[in-house]
Amino acid sequence: MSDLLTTELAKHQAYEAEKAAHEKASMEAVRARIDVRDLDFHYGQFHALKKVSIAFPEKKVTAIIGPSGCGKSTLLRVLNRIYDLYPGHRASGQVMLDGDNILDRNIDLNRLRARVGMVFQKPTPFPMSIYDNVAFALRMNTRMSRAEIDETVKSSLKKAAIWNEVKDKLHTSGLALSGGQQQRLCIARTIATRPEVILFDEPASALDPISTGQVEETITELKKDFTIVIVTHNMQQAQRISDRTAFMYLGELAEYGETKQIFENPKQQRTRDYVVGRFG
Ligand SMILES: Nc1ncnc2c1ncn2[C@@H]1O[C@H](COP(=O)(O)OP(=O)(O)OP(=O)(O)O)[C@@H](O)[C@H]1O
Repeated sequence: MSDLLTTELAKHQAYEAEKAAHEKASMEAVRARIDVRDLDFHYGQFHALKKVSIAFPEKKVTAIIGPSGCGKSTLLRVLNRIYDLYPGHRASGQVMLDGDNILDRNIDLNRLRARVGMVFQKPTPFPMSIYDNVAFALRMNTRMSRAEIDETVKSSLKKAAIWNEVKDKLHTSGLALSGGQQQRLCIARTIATRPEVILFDEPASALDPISTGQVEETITELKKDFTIVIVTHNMQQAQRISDRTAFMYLGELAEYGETKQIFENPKQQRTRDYVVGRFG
């Protein structure tokens, strides 16, 4: 090999090492709000998540992407133990939320689900008024006065970017809203109880492009106050709204990094193939 080539190769290796160190440092610099360690998940005999370890940073948006059936929703559903509602579904490993392992048997599930809220794929407003949709959980879980509930309903609807559209019809049915408005109402309902983390499972996949844009803007606003994890099939959406992206494949975490790096310079060929749409 010529001297010139050797020098160029050494320079390139030094550059790559420095870049990797920088990426690692920036990943570690942000505090993890949820730290998943060696998570395994089974549906009966089926091993759906295999030794997944991933830290979700505080007040950032993390997108989970990957082909159908790779375990994205399963991972999300572990984070607030929704799977507990079904017999035969079991998780092992650790999921640390502020020092508590939420997989512990004696964890208070109501409290956990207040700390880790979830917004589903299809909007699921309760069959009651817009106001009551948001006030319901406050009446159930807090001792707020009427005035405090009024104020929290208003601030939650504002944060979910739907206040201007509903402020004059708070006592009409939530079911009479459009799909996009219903989804933002569900976001308002979720944030009213001040969770630390909000999980979004394909929150815009049932919505038209305008409503999708509004929900994306809302999510971007919400990361000022909340840690957000979103499952999405939409690669453009992941790039628009997330800070970090996790690529899952066959129940494993295949690659995780800054969103820009995952989309522009993935380390693995499989990630590259997926993000450019060679398979799905
Ligand atoms: N209730 C269940 N019982 C048995 N197996 C299940 C159950 N739910 C999911 N699975 C299996 O677990 C694996 C992961 O499913 P999961 O829904 O997490 O995938 P996903 O990546 O979210 O898929 P999609 O993108 O299609 O929503 C799949 O093989 C799926 O068939």
